[in-house]
Amino acid sequence: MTVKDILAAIQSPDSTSEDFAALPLPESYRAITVHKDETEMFAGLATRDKDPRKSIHLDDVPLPELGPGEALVAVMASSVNYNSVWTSIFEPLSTFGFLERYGRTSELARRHDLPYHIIGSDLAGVVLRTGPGVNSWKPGDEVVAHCLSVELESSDGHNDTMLDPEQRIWGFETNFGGLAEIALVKSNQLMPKPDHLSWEEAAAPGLVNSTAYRQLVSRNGAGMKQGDNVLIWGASGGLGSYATQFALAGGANPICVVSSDQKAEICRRMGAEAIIDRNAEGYKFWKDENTQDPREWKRFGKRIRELTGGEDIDIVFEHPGRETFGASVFVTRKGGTITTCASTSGYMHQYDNRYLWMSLKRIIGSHFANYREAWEANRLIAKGKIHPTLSKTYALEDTGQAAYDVHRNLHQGKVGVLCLAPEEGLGVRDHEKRAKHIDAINRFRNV
Ligand SMILES: C/C=C/C(=O)SCCNC(=O)CCNC(=O)[C@H](O)C(C)(C)COP(=O)(O)OP(=O)(O)OC[C@H]1O[C@@H](n2cnc3c(N)ncnc32)[C@H](O)[C@@H]1OP(=O)(O)O
Ligand SMILES: NC(=O)C1=CN([C@@H]2O[C@H](COP(=O)(O)OP(=O)(O)OC[C@H]3O[C@@H](n4cnc5c(N)ncnc54)[C@H](OP(=O)(O)O)[C@@H]3O)[C@@H](O)[C@H]2O)C=CC1
Repeated sequence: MTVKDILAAIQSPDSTSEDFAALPLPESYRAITVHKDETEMFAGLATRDKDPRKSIHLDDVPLPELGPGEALVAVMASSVNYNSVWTSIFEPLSTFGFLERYGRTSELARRHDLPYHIIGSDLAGVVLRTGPGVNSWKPGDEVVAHCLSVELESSDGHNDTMLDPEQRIWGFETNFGGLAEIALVKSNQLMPKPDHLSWEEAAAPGLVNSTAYRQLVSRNGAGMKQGDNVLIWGASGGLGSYATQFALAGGANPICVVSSDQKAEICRRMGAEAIIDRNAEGYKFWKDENTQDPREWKRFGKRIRELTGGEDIDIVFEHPGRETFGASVFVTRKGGTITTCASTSGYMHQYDNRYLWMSLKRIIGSHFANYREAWEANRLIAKGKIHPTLSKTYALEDTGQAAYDVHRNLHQGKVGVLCLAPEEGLGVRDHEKRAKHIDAINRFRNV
């Protein structure tokens, strides 16, 4: 039995759940990995010069044992997230430390502590097997998976599953991720695949869409409301392309920051009007490595006021981190919110705290999304209210190049990876719904 037989079953319109359940599973499958004995390979290099193409491998790996409450999924497509870039350059930490720590927690978790890490935190595919105790999903179900892995044995996470002390991001802090032909997930990561999307389109939003939903929309994040001025850094990027859609769909006013004409045009196509090209306008928030330039914060704030008719920002959607955080705090209005989920340009932030406390602003830390938020975010995709922002897909063997493009900011929106899917465009079940949204679905393609 090989993965080819699995693909044949997925592509046959006559396959039943029983057929999938009866399919013998292969002993091994192809997966994108990083290797534990290579974690020092970039020592001494600047972050920018660490090349994912050198550290990312395509290996044949043994199929992991299936545990209670888990599912093995045939992955038709996945996507590249920035967490896979971090894994591949071993920053800020090697992810093997996460796997070792997880491995120490239980007999079953020990499976994850291996000399290779199968990465990837998104998938669209078909359930192959479910473990004991799984009743809601069965072989043959077409699914996407969100990337929240929790144990829920502590009451700390019972209100908000992101607060579980054993909270992990699947495919980053666990093994057996989505950039592979088969993935292992906890069954409560599974959600119905939006039926009007192809495999690669369905795999694209998951991680970033859920993150943007919690960070911007949810009461656990900024709790955006109609009319809010929302400053969105990287508005055509992975997170930003969903934050921009949430702002527009929720009646807010996105002020989109991008770094090229082409990206500004994409934001316009999404329906945004207030756009700042940070490159063309040449903002330099740092005079040197240690000193910021408040005059540049003011110039940036003035530009925002020009675009809003004199208003300041209610919510900043932050993720670039060190480079922009001082400016983000400054341009926020009295009582406004800076919500942050990352620090791409550096995690030691510096800002003038007088502007925070004197103007009663709040900084909110946000990370991925709880079970319910991930479900709600996927529901909006399934209803065609929010659309995938897939620009390009790569073959599984070219994942290193795809991660390199994301690392060097050469991509637009989201970058997809075909795993078992032999070509793009497969897996669409509801053609009528798709036709209604086709322009929005294709907005980011080939730009
Ligand atoms: C969905 C997608 C998401 C993304 O893309 S996010 C971007 C990618 N992710 C990242 O860049 C994050 C990577 N992760 C990290 O950098 C690290 O993961 C953290 C900095 C988040 C945490 O570091 P750690 O080493 O895991 O934890 P510690 O807190 O630095 O050290 C643990 C030790 O510190 C003790 N400790 C914790 N809190 C306290 C306290 N309040 N007072 C005293 N001690 C404390 C603990 O007990 C433990 O101790 P003991 O080492 O002895 O076991
Ligand atoms: N905590 C969480 O749950 C999550 C965290 N993340 C983290 O968020 C970050 C962004 O992820 P994602 O959106 O997918 O990545 P992308 O690279 O797709 O998009 C980020 C965008 O941010 C802009 N940007 C990058 N660097 C800077 C800078 N120095 N100053 C201003 N703008 C900058 C760029 O847009 P432009 O050049 O057009 O300005 C870029 O396109 C990553 O660090 C990732 O690890 C992501 C998802 C979830």
